[in-house]
Amino acid sequence: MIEQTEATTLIGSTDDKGAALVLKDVHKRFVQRGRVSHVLRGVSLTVGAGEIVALVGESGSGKSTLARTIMRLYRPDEGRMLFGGVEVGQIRGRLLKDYRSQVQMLFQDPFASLNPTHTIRTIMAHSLPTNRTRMSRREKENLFADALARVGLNPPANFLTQFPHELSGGQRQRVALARSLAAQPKLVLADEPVSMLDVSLRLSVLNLMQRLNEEFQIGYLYITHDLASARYVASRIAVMYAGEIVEEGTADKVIEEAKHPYTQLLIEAAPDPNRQAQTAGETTVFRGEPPNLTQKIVGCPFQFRCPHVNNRCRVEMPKMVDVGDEHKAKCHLFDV
Ligand SMILES: Nc1ncnc2c1ncn2[C@@H]1O[C@H](COP(=O)(O)OP(=O)(O)OP(=O)(O)O)[C@@H](O)[C@H]1O
Repeated sequence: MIEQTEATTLIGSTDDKGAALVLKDVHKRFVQRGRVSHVLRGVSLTVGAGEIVALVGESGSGKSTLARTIMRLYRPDEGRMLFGGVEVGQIRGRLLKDYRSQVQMLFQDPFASLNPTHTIRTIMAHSLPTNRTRMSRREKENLFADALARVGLNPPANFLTQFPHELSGGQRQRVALARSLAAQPKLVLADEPVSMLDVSLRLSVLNLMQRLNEEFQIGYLYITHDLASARYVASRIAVMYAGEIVEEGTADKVIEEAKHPYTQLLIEAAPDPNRQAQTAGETTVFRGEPPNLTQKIVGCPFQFRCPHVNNRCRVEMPKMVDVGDEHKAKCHLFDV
């Protein structure tokens, strides 16, 4: 458990302690050749302990930057990040190491994230948190074998001695899941974990994530472009646009009763085999481009593409408001 310092005890509220992760108004900026990109613009999001939350949004909306900031590969410039009620946004040294052992990351390309020169056994050993590296060799062997068996890699002993290139894409993503499982994390940040797999394998990896969530109460932040898989695997969906969460709610509500015009367009633009008579001419095409993140945005960031834009949207930034039970959206249409 992360040590509680005087500063951190001041910040977490009682409510936050029931959640694995609470983000409050998190900002992240990058400076490149003198230009500032304001990539995360006040993200507030909660992942409950043992909950699967999907983060959905088009390319460039800031999903990976958010995952990397949560992982503390980046330090947030503003805002609070609470993990188990403890502020982790600015921690360093041993506290940061402890935090990182409780939060694991699953990447899109399992080949790139598994060191090709190491066997699966070594790869798994490297991901163990410091408090587990003192386990005996036999204890580790059992832990790794158990994790590999749980993700369906049998017999596990065969896989421990193999190298990543000897495995298929689906097997590599299972190894990545087993690796995260052996570290016994509280939260896994899964960044497009199935998008590089064959369609036939995607479902089995998503099912596996769900099973590990149920069995071990591991929380997941599942990052994806794909609304259908978000709905399939997650209990809640957060929709991200230009570095902000613009709609959030239970997965069914967000998909079936989408309120934000951006979410509605995302749903209309998604391929849907059940939708009647969707011909090329009728397919929704997104108008315009996302805003330039190096420029200050006045008003709603979606105003340039929104079919409902009005004068207020051009001058005033909308606030997140309740639009139903466990359902919120950041749009002036609902903030009257
Ligand atoms: N280290 C960095 N320095 C400067 N700009 C960055 C950096 N990392 C990301 N960005 C910019 O931040 C924006 C969001 O990128 P990010 O990868 O977080 O989006 P994303 O939603 O994950 O997209 P995708 O789904 O394509 O991965 C992009 O405009 C990107 O160029």
